[in-house]
Amino acid sequence: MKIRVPATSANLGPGFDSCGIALSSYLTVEVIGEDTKWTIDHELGDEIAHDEQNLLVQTAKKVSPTLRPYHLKMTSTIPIARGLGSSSSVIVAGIELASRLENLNLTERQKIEIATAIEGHPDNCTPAICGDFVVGSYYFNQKKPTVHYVKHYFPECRVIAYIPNAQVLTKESRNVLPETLSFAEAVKASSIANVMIAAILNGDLVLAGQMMEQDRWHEAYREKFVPHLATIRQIVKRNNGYAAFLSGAGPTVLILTNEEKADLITFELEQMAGSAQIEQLSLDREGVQVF
Ligand SMILES: Nc1ncnc2c1ncn2[C@@H]1O[C@H](COP(=O)(O)OP(=O)(O)O)[C@@H](O)[C@H]1O
Ligand SMILES: N[C@@H](CCOP(=O)(O)O)C(=O)O
Repeated sequence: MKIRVPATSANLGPGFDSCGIALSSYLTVEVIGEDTKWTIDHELGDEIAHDEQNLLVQTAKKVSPTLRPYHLKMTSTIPIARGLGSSSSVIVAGIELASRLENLNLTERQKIEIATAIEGHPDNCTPAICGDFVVGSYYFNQKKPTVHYVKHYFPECRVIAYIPNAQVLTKESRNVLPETLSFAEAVKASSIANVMIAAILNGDLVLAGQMMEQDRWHEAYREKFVPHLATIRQIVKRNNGYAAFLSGAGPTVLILTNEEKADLITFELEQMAGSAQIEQLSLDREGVQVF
């Protein structure tokens, strides 16, 4: 059995902790067989555990504490701690692994509720599970954790990821956010997000892109992690791309454009100073898959 989970880009600018898209870069977990202890073969670096300390196993055991140990193989093209949902991909894979190995037959909703409770926000794990574009909310209703989510088709476009060669942990990037926002500022920020979502549903990426660049929830506070954002926005504007915004908690910047502009924008991004990988991706429409 092989489990494949897509990368995700959360927020899309103003959809903070709520909107996300799934992308064509993947984490894959292959089950080799039962074993006397958990072993995970991978080449993802020293910081990623090869034993039951790995987030994958920790998650699977949260779902099913009596799960017996397995020998697994993990591969991933999702860069770690760059704002492309690497932690979410592992959590979603862990939930799927437990569900399959223990024949739990978890529903999509159950998987989403577990993943959201672990992550604390649904914007990465919902598209990782459902694919495409998902808008979600997570709050406590009379102390009961409540998740609502809607999947919708995201208009066809080219996605370019500018991925700096430096990690920013989501936790670190959330620590710089303010604890409160004025009522007037929150009204403005949510109206921008609402128009962005409505424009996406209408297939209007020009308007959606304008809104994506008007976030008032988080990007300004995270500026120090993304000194490259302003230059990238100039490149995108000059070439009539749709938008550039912080992917998740950063430091990756995601660029949306139509097909004709993708190569030119990529070329100009490659000329920028600084050390980064630039990848052309597409939307993943399916979410987690089991082969
Ligand atoms: N393949 C993996 N296996 C185990 N843990 C992982 C893997 N990928 C990421 N993680 C965990 O997730 C952390 C990064 O998560 P986070 O800071 O939320 O960044 P991201 O934006 O990539 O999700 C890593 O430090 C590591 O603890
Ligand atoms: N809404 C979250 C999204 C974090 O995404 P990640 O890919 O950086 O883990 C936030 O902006 O903190």
